[in-house]
Amino acid sequence: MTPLIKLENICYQYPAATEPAIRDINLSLGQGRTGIIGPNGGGKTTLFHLIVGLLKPTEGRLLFQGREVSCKKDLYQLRKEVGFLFQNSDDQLFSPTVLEDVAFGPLNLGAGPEEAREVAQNTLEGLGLYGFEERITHRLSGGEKKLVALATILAMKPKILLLDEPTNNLDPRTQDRLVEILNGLAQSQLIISHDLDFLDSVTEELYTVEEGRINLCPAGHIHEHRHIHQAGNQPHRHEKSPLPNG
Ligand SMILES: Nc1ncnc2c1ncn2[C@@H]1O[C@H](COP(=O)(O)OP(=O)(O)OP(=O)(O)O)[C@@H](O)[C@H]1O
Repeated sequence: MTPLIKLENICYQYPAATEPAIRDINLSLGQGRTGIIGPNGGGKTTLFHLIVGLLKPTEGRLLFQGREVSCKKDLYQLRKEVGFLFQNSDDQLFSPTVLEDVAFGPLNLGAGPEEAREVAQNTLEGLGLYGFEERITHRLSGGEKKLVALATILAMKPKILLLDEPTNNLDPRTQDRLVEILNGLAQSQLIISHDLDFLDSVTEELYTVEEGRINLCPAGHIHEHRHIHQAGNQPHRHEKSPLPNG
């Protein structure tokens, strides 16, 4: 089956940099839920920006539904299907009220005002955000902003979600809610997080992105990461069903 998105030998070097940030990445996306971990500066966010076409690869090809993304029209088609949750919700929310923010995407995709309002309301309700419609976006708490930001992308009904550190600044209760929400979504998801417990509770496979390279994380390595990040916790779920070596 043709993957929704495919990265073929993708490399990227920032214009002023002396070293590439991404080195020869091959990856197929569009099924299941995948976690990405890696050290600061390893290239995770750069990889996301390449997947949504915010950055153009220096080498390699980005394919959407089997076709190379090469012009603005291709990019538009790709972005329609990819919901990108930014690390900082303030980069995502810009309308005065929650309803306007969540309705913005559907309106932009061609829905009429009534339809956009209905989609926005249903999406907010689906996330348990009852009575949020007229709340002032910039006055929401960090956790509320994160869920509303998620609503803005879900309202556009993307096929795949890219979530960059979605648990940043969430209290344990809101994080549990997010886990429940993500596990209940039909969309494929690619999630960057430093929190292995969180990734363990929502993803089926794990990759590391380090020095610009991506590798599937075999069970033993997951155990190592767990020791480094969270000494003393229970064994990782993936250890029960070892993954092939990446
Ligand atoms: N706009 C930029 N110009 C030049 N170099 C950049 C730019 N943005 C990122 N970099 C560099 O590219 C490399 C990868 O950065 P990136 O932000 O993708 O890492 P990351 O894995 O997301 O890190 P973190 O976990 O800290 O968010 C780093 O060395 C970083 O300094």
